[in-house]
Amino acid sequence: MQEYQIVHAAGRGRCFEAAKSFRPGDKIYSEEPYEAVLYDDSAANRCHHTFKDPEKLHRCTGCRFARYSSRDAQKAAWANGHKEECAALKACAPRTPPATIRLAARVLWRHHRTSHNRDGLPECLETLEHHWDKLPDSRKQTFAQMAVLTREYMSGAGSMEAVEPKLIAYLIARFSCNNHTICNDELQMVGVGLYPVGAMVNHSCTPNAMQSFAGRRIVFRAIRPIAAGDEVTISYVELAATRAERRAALLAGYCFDIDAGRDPAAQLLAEKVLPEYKGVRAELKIYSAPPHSMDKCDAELTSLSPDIGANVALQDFTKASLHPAAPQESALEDEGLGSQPVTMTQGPGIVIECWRTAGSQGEPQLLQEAEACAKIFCGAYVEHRNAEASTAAGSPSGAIAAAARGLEHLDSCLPQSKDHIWRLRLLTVMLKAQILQGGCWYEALLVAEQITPFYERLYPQVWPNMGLHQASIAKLASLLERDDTALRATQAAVDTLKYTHPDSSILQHQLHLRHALLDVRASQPSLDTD
Ligand SMILES: C[S@@+](CC[C@H](N)C(=O)[O-])C[C@H]1O[C@@H](n2cnc3c(N)ncnc32)[C@H](O)[C@@H]1O
Repeated sequence: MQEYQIVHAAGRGRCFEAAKSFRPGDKIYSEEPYEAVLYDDSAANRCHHTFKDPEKLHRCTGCRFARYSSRDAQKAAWANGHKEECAALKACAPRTPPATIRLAARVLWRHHRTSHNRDGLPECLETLEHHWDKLPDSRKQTFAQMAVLTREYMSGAGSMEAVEPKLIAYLIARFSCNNHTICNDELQMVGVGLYPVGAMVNHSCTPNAMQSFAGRRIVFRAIRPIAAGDEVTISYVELAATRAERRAALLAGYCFDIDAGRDPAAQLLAEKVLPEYKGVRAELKIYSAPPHSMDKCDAELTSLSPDIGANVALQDFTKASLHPAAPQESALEDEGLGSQPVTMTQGPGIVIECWRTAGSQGEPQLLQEAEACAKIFCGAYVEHRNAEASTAAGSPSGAIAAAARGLEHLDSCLPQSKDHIWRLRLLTVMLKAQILQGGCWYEALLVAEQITPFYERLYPQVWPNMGLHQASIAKLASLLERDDTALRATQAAVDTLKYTHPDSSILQHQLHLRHALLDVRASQPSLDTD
């Protein structure tokens, strides 16, 4: 029996509809990619054909970039695109093009290899959304530049007639709103793939399904009961975020607005560029009410004082109003790929949106409070950025110290900031650094436990991040011999992972841990000290 059908949904284009019912954990659909590539970081430790990470890999003696788990995998890869890729990689060595360019080339080589009509794109890709007309000129320009680089890269493989840059630029625009990031079971990103049917699954902020990967094969599973005729949805964006952040990410990445049709009741009262705060560009916008829809828990996630709500949006400032930049002429005007001059990015900064909450005072007081909030956020943001930089530079102790300073900024307006989304961000970077550093397991457990209530509110009841988070708590607690905590966490992890990662070694590990902890409890019930 067919599990799905592709139908039209008002305002959302095509959608993936369940043709039968599914229970949580059931596999709905799985698919091999049309093409997929590994990210650079994974290229040295995964098989380029299966995307798995065996202990031993054979390196391609031609390009010296691709690795394979077996001679059979290497042979299959050669016949399926590595022949052309190998020549192109050799021609541009020692540089390696980024994953998007390698993927575009593989798609075009495959089309050329397998199709009678080599013009255009294969039909299954031609019909994918690209939203070209809605893209800002800066993105069109980026895609156009990548198209030129793809053509150059492909020329290293010879044989094939050069493809028009415009076609490649549109293909890359399709990638940006249809590709799936391929992750391992720990949700670390390993590559990117194009799945023509999987790309029909639309977004919901309350999804009923999730995607995971077996090697490079995508697998969609139900996380809630789904009835025949229901639309199957996944989340395109991180759900541990405010609605405003999700809305911005979806608008920028996928060109649709989850607030479409909403009449924004909020009035912009004032806009200000704040004086530089430790090198942060910050813009303050003050509204009479929230400028976007609020989900149920958004009020707590964004509250920072008794009178005002405040949201922080990270931005690459391209606005001339903040730091005017000389416009650059588009090199690709002739191709019709970017008709407007492009202003170059000025680097990251923050926009702080503040709004009056019910019962708050008049405007002068609001302005004063908004500026005080902005200072707190600038502090939290700078320390968050410092913490991430320290982690990247291999200094977990520096990251822990910076995150602690960031939390102090938020603590200056307790109790309201207890639930603020930026507390979650700082706790997350701190936990990562504590685990990297090792040794401070007790402190890490305390931080992990502060993260849990955020996840409980932000994620669906069954969600992979929560299963992995509980598995980390179980590991930390068992290292500290806090067996009751470990048992509770491992039980919670199993309860989620059995739906989200049923075939994974992570679930197996949690089942063993639970078994061992239950044995300990049975043998020494009176020694439990938690
Ligand atoms: C991966 S495609 C999904 C399939 C697409 N609907 C189609 O017809 O090809 C992503 C695009 O679908 C649309 N889309 C997905 N989820 C949506 C939603 N919840 N509301 C509106 N449009 C949505 C947007 O145009 C988005 O860029």
